Amino acid sequence: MPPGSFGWPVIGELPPRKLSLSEHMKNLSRRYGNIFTTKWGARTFVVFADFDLIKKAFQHPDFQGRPDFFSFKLLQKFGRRGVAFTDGAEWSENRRFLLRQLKSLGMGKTVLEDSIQQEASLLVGHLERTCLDKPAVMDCAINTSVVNVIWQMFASTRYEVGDSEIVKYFEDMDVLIDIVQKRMFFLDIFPVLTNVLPKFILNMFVDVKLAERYLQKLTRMSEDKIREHLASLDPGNPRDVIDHFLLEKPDRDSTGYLTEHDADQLHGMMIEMFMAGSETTSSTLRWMVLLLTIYPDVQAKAQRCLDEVVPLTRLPCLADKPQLEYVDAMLLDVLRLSSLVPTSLIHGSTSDVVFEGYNIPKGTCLLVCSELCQKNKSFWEKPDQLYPEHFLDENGKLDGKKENFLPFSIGRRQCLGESLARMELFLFATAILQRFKIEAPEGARLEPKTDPFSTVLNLPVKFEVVLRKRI
Ligand code: HEM
Repeated sequence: MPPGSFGWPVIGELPPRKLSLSEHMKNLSRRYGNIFTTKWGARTFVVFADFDLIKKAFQHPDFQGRPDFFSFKLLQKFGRRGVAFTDGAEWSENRRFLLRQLKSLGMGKTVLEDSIQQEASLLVGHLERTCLDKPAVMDCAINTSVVNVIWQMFASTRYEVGDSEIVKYFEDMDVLIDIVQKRMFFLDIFPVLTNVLPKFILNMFVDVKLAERYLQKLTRMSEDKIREHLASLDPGNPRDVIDHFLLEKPDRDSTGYLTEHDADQLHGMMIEMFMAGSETTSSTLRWMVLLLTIYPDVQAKAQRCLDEVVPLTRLPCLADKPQLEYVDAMLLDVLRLSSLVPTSLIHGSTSDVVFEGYNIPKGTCLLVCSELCQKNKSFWEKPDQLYPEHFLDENGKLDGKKENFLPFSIGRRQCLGESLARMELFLFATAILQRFKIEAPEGARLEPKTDPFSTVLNLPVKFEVVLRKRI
């Protein structure tokens, strides 16, 4: 296997306590090189810390599995459902279905633009009414607008900002993400604990029950939506992803509901879309708000660029994009600097593989250092700052296809919602920037901080800003 640190027999090493995962990986990579092994608990990880190696590894057909982590199994309700946490036949069938549906509903095309623009217009209207000239947290408004886009494609449903049902889902989701990415990681790397520890002890330390309760709640929500759709389905006029699924899977159980297998797949996809489709894009937008407050010069330049191209009488649209290269470059640099998914989602090897001269056994966890690449000092001019020029050539032209840039991962499991996320980021970000100047509250010093103990997502810590009306 690749060289590395194996720690103690049986227990391996413990995850770092004082360093973020990326910083820990950086230290190991200095010692062992760009491909190395590390052992946490009972799990062996092979880590790729170089862009070309990552590209090669994530294109390898036998590196497309997911490890049988407790958290992954929990998110699949201990079955095999959805896309993000499955592999094999379910993964490829569900991934193909979802991609086909999202594309036919306009992902990456202008058809979807109207719906996103409508949400962007409602968002800026709401911010104007509630957040002007005083310190305010924008999280709920941004989250709701982003969820509405994916939820309309999936279930023809949207929520008003502040709707008590959606607010409760967001609160539950925050807790769920916190449990999964911090405490539950111990069960992922010490799977034996789930068999030997009594359930009440597991619940004391890891809140497994709470996580299960939230997942059940999300499953009930998706079941309600599916039942409503079954009752109003018009085969000649499918409205959304749920309708298309119901038409493609005509088998029903004795109560008229989907068969258990089909229901599991659709519930899995809906819960993933609700989580992966909203938390990622809205957190990136929150990063943008935070970073532009910290870098007012970049904010002012992006606004000047917008004002030159887009009349103040209308919101920016995708057709403006080619002329808004600085704004586009700013958004790419936000994706780079925030490195929302710092080590991508962990892959697993599905057979014994010889890779770069090393033996990598079946069942090895494969981890890539996306954040290290995106902050590589020898590649980026100002790796720890917001600097849109990273993505502009000497003539000010956008160069978005950079090496060492992989916010949506790479290869066969590359983010399924990338084109949707890019459309949403552009339309929401430009709407906010056109309407508001974003400032730090008086006396507050905002910093680009994330919780160092997170293992999956670099979420920005909660912050307040003051919005001033520009037009
Ligand atoms: C800024 C926004 C987003 C970022 C940074 C992001 C990033 C990622 C990353 C790093 C992965 C892991 C890929 C891998 O395992 O190698 C991923 C997977 C995935 N993303 Fe996204 N994502 C974003 C938005 C979205 C949206 C809007 C959707 C929904 C439409 C979505 C759906 C998914 C799904 C279903 C997967 C699993 C793909 C698979 O396992 O085959 N993501 N995303």
